[in-house]
Amino acid sequence: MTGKYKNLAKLELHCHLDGSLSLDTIKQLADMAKIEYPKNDNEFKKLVTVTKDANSLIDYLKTFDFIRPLLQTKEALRLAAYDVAKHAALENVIYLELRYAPELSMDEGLTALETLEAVLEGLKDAHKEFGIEGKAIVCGLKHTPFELTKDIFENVVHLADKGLAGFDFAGDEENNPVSELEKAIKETQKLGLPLTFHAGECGCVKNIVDALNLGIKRIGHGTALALDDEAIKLLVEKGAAVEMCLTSNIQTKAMPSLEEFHYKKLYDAGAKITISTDNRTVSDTNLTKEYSLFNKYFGTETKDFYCFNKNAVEVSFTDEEQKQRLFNKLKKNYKDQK
Ligand SMILES: O=c1[nH]cnc2c1ncn2[C@@H]1O[C@H](CO)[C@@H](O)[C@H]1O
Ligand SMILES: [Zn+2]
Repeated sequence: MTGKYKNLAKLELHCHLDGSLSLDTIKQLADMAKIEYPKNDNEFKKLVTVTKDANSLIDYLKTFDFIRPLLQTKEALRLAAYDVAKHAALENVIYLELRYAPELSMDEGLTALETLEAVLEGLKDAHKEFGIEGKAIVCGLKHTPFELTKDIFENVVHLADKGLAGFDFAGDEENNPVSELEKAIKETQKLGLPLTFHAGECGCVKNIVDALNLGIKRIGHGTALALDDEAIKLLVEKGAAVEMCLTSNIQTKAMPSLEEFHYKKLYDAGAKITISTDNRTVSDTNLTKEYSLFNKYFGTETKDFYCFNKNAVEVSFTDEEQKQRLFNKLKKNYKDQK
């Protein structure tokens, strides 16, 4: 079954660059930055993968600490983006929106613009070699003062026609509810690019409802929708999509178990489901594994995956021409499955 899902054409809308580097590339970047790492492969993997005793999103986010100093040069960012897009392409991801927070790569003097240019170069490299179409999403962090985030967003927004797809807010949700980020969200929306938003990872359905009411059309995770049928109704009414990331949600304890996921509720309500990994390395997953989990726990069939990928095309942050191309690629690939 896994092989079958590997060959299915897929889109991935929610994938963090810093959480998705392959182990070989992490070693390469650590060598370049002259940073020590365990020579034992098991020990090394433990360092960059979330531990089983993580109890919350905040615990999960600590796993990113090792990566930060490795992504401080243009060369490293370019290699990193290439690496993630390459591994996505190898499991037939045909379109990837790769997100990252420039402020985490500005410790040694890079500007936000330089970080994005490097990431876009890496995506181009992967496109040339593997055909994968990639765009970048620039994240602000919820726990960072918005003046800094705003400055970053304003400095990169002109790359909209060069591969910048849109913006996102990631990071600590528990201490930074949407109600307190309203001004930041509105100011970001004024910049004219689409916005996706991490919401509902901390049992906080209000964050999802507030985000939807602010006009946000893509909700990262949306896990707390499980708690509230009215919120699911609102999501559907607004025509918004959820970027579901099962493995990550178990690790952050956003959801107690896969059995308790609200998949059927979303499905029956006609919600626009899309499937992503969140963080391939931190979560020790890939998109093929995520599809297998959907099939195993919820009975998701190939025709449903086709539908979820068409949803992803529809809500992707790209133009009509690219959307049409992606629809055609999907159609051909899913026809070939029969
Ligand atoms: O599931 C998540 N929820 C919230 N923030 C996240 C998640 N995964 C990663 N990041 C945060 O986004 C930053 C930029 O890529 C990462 O460094 C991490 O802090
Ligand atoms: Zn995320």
